[in-house]
Amino acid sequence: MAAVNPLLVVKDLHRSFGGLKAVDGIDLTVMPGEVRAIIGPNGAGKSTLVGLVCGRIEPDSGSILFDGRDITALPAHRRVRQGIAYTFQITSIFPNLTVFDNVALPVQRSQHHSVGVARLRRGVLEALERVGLSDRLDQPAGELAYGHQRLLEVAMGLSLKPRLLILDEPTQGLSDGEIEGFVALVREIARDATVMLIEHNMDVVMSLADRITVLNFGKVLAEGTPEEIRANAHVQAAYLGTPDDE
Ligand SMILES: Nc1ncnc2c1ncn2[C@@H]1O[C@H](COP(=O)(O)OP(=O)(O)OP(=O)(O)O)[C@@H](O)[C@H]1O
Repeated sequence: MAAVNPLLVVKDLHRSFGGLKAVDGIDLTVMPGEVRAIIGPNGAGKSTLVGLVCGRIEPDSGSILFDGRDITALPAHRRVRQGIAYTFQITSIFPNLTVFDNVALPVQRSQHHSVGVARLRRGVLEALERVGLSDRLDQPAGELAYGHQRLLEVAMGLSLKPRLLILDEPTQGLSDGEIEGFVALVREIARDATVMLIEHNMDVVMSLADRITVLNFGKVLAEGTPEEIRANAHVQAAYLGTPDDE
């Protein structure tokens, strides 16, 4: 059997803000098809790490390989073309544009050449169908309920047909019912994409992740399966707390 190559390799990555080492020598390998959760206390460096991976933040040193190719110096829009899509922690929709146009925009932006109208429409509809918003095409995005706005963001990412979809705190502000639907959606997405998930909701992490990377003070504190992470005493001390803690 042929060996499977990693989709993403991060090597000894560093990034400081002033004197603060937000990412302090992180190594990370993500295999294709994996759902990788990135967890850790507030300020641990999770958002900085994914910002470095998608190219919104420049590293001080270290390297990032995507599908075997060194992308460390590649600007963010070129990484999108390579297949890295990122949905923001903070809502990034355009409230005055329709649901359809919100998804059409990133597709158009990501292309070298203009996309044919029929193909564009097909791609947008497909992404909106996957998240369950295809009955709201003409509605201004700002009129959607909050949970639907978050789904719209996922559709914006999906429309780019990413090989790596990075979701930064996607369930923040969602109701329990919406979270359940979201978990099912990520499972469906993970059938043909690799997912990196920054998430504070431990139930979501434990039920979705194949592997979990725990960050603390800009370093990898632990990495393993949900079972391994749950059982890890260092992780419990730094982050998880006792099972009944709220
Ligand atoms: N642009 C910036 N300028 C200055 N400091 C920053 C900047 N971005 C991040 N930091 C600092 O770097 C550290 C890591 O931040 P980061 O947002 O990566 O953590 P996080 O693990 O994502 O936290 P949270 O769970 O709160 O989102 C924090 O101390 C943060 O204040």
